Order: sequence, then structure tokens, then C-alpha cells
Amino acid sequence: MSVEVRVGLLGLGTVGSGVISIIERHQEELRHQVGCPVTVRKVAVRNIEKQRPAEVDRSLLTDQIEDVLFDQEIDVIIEVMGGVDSTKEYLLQALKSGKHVVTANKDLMAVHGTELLNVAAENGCDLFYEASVAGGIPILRGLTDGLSADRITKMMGIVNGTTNYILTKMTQDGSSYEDVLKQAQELGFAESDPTADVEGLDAARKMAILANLGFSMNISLNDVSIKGMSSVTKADLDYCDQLGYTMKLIGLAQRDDGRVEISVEPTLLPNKHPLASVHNEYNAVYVYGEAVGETMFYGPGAGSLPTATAVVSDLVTVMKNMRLGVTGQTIQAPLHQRSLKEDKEIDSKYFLRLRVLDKAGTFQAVTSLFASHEVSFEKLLQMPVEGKEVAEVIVITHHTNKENYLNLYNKLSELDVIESIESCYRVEGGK
Ligand SMILES: NC(=O)C1=CN([C@@H]2O[C@H](COP(=O)(O)OP(=O)(O)OC[C@H]3O[C@@H](n4cnc5c(N)ncnc54)[C@H](OP(=O)(O)O)[C@@H]3O)[C@@H](O)[C@H]2O)C=CC1
Ligand SMILES: N[C@@H](CC=O)C(=O)O
Ligand code: NA
Repeated sequence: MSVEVRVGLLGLGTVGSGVISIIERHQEELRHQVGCPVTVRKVAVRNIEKQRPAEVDRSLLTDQIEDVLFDQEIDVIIEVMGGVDSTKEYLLQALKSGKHVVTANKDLMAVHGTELLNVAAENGCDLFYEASVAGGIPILRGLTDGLSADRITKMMGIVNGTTNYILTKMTQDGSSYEDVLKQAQELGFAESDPTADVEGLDAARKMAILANLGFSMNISLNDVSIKGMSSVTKADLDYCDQLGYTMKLIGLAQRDDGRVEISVEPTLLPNKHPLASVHNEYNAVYVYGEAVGETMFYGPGAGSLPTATAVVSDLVTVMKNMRLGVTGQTIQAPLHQRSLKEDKEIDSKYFLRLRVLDKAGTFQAVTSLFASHEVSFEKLLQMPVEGKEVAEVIVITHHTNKENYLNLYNKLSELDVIESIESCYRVEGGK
């Protein structure tokens, strides 16, 4: 190993600025751990002229990614610019030319992670991606190192900072969805296209990465059932509150008898549930292992310095591996065959908000339809709608399987006493 480790940075936005700042501010700690200084040699950006808050030597900037990729003196590429197809090609080039890679890019790792990890191994290079899931929380290391002796059966968490920030502010301050989304963008939490955040795709990518590692199974992004939170209304949040629940965008990966379900959806949690008190851009992942039992990982899921901490910590691991001569050993072939549950094997409770005609016979028609699908009520609330001859009925069901629930849902929309199904969500907690 040379007398210093030379880094090439792709991207100098929210995360890239944090990386520069940590490498500068924590140089003493980094040097102490790996025995040599770390220097940033080149930084690729889209626009060199742009004004930047990060204090970076402007002579390091280039708008030619190749200047970084083909610099013979760079040992490690840190990719914090985002993108999938072209970024994949850049990282393949880097790995094939013997450069180690650290990335925060879940869009890329959720889809092409296995291929990139294989190419890294073939070329004796490290590829780490801790920042790609739950920002600053060391959850990937928690699974691959801390819990490596265990058999993980459940991972459930809040893995998107933007949507947690939005739901927190809508619930606690009554802010509008549009206003808080704008704030989350200004704070650097949201993706360049925030659709991925609010429609659940960002969380789904993270859950696919978690399920691959935690279950040692080849789970793809297409295996994740995804529902976003952009249509959650203030009325839904108020009813949750009245019923003693908090709404969160929850990622769930569960394995029973070797069969897996994996989903992202807005979910009602009882107020006393540990994930219900995770607020703002914070994330948390509950992990259940057969031997360890319940564990919980908590911390900032987005933002400049928290995410950059995960990136630079990966860099430290690469540097330690370089020093020990053990790079290129990140990937492990999956232990288990991919096996997904069918709907009838997926068990949950559900919240339904229905607009019904406020007249005799309505209640009986609704209850008998529920009964005929073997779905029973745990909680029921009926509220008149002012000035109209309709009422809102809010139901929390007992546990049922997803097949029964979906059949019921389809029939509800055909029932003539039901004007509309306003919303429906999964409910977690309590058998
Ligand atoms: N923000 C967060 O909290 C987190 C982000 N991530 C991931 O980290 C990555 C970076 O996110 P973030 O820092 O927020 O993104 P930003 O949009 O803030 O920054 C992106 C940076 O990459 C540069 N860039 C983009 N495309 C190119 C290109 N084609 N060539 C050269 N430079 C390019 C931009 O240049 P210029 O400045 O000139 O526009 C900018 O500096 C993404 O993959 C994101 O998903 C992961 C966890 C948390
Ligand atoms: N947009 C993401 C950033 C971190 O992954 C989020 O909001 O969680
Ligand atoms: Na992380």
C-alpha cells in the first residue's frame, strides 16, 4: 500500500460535500486507523462553474468523469452522483481497472448489485455500499458482520427519510404534503426526482438490498410489492390518531418456513410500537433473528454528514483491506433459493375508510360482505359527513390473509350502498 490513499469522487452534491468535509475534519482519526493520510485527488461534477457550499479546492474539479476513472494514481472511487445505466458502466470500468469502489447508490445496487459485486471480486476489488440503505445507520454491516451468525426472519423498518419527514410534519404540525415535500428537497433528503421517495420505489430498492443480505436469497426489486404515500390525506392521519395509531411508510421483509414476503406501503402502527416514535428524517430497522431475538437499528436515514459518515466508513474498510491484502472478498453466493409467499400466505390487519349511504340496511350489507369473506372487525367508527346523506365508516379488521382481503376489497367497490373506498392501509402490531 502506498504512503497515502488517493480518492476520486464522482459527485459533489449533498453527500459528496459531506464526504469532503469528513475526510478533512476527521483526517486524524482516519490516519490513526489506517496508518496513512487520505487525499481527494479529483472530483467530477456536472457543472464546474456552480457555486458550492463545500470548501473544495476548485482545481480538483472536472466535468469529465474519465479524468477521475482513468487517473492511474487514484486507488478508490467514491460514487455519490446517482444514476443507473451510465453510472453502472463507469463503475464497471473502475473495477476492471483495479480501483475499489464505494457507492451510496441504491438505485444501482438494487438492480445491478450482484453483477457489480461479481466484477469487483473477479478483479480483486472491494465494493461497499453502506450508505445506500438507511443513510448513516450501519445496517448492512449490522447484518453482514454483527448478526452474521444468526438466521434472520424479519426486517421491518422506516427506510426513507423524505417520506418519514413528510408524514411527521403532516401529523404533528398539520403541514400540507406539498409544503413539506419542498422542505425535504431543500434539506437535501429527497432524490433528484422525489417521485421515487413518495411512491415507495426508493424504500423498495433498500428493502430488496436488505432482503438479499439478510435472507441470503436472490430477491429482485420486482419481488417487492410497492405502494407509495403520496395519496395519504390529512383525514386519514386524523382517523389514525383517533384510533390510537401512527402512519408510517413501512418496508417489510419476512421469511416463514423459507418463504418470503417483501413490501413497502403506508402502514398504521399502534402508537406504542417502537417504530411509531421514529420521526422526521430518522430511519429505523427492526431486525428479528432466531437466536438474537429482537434488535433495532436507529439513526439519520438521509442528509449530508450522516450519509457521508457511512461512505467514509466504507472507505476506511477498503483501506484496512488494502493494508491486509484482502480486498475483493465482499460477495457471497446466496445460500437459499428464492421463494416468495402467495397472497393466501400473507397475514395482516387492514384499515379501510368507506363512504357509505347513510340509510337503513347499509350497515348490514357491509357487515355481511365482510363476514362472507371471513374478515372480521376489530374496531369500527362511523362518522356523519356534514351536509350530505353519506357517512364515513372506518374499519380496522382482525388478522386475515391478503387473498381474502383483496377479494373483499373488489366486492366492496361493487356494493351499491358504498359510494367510494376513500383509503385502505395495512395495519401492523398485535395478533
Ligand atoms: N441525499 C441523501 O440524503 C442521500 C443520498 N443517497 C444517494 O447518494 C447519491 C447522491 O445523492 P445527493 O448527494 O443527494 O445528490 P445531489 O443531486 O445533491 O448531487 C449529485 C452530484 O453529482 C453530480 N453529477 C450528477 N450527474 C453527474 C454526471 N453525469 N457527471 C458528473 N457529475 C454528475 C452533480 O454535479 P453538479 O453539482 O455540478 O450538479 C452533483 O454534484 C444518490 O445516489 C442518492 O440516491 C444515499 C443516501 C442518502
Ligand atoms: N431520498 C432518500 C435519501 C437516502 O437514501 C431518503 O429520503 O431516504
Ligand atoms: Na446505512
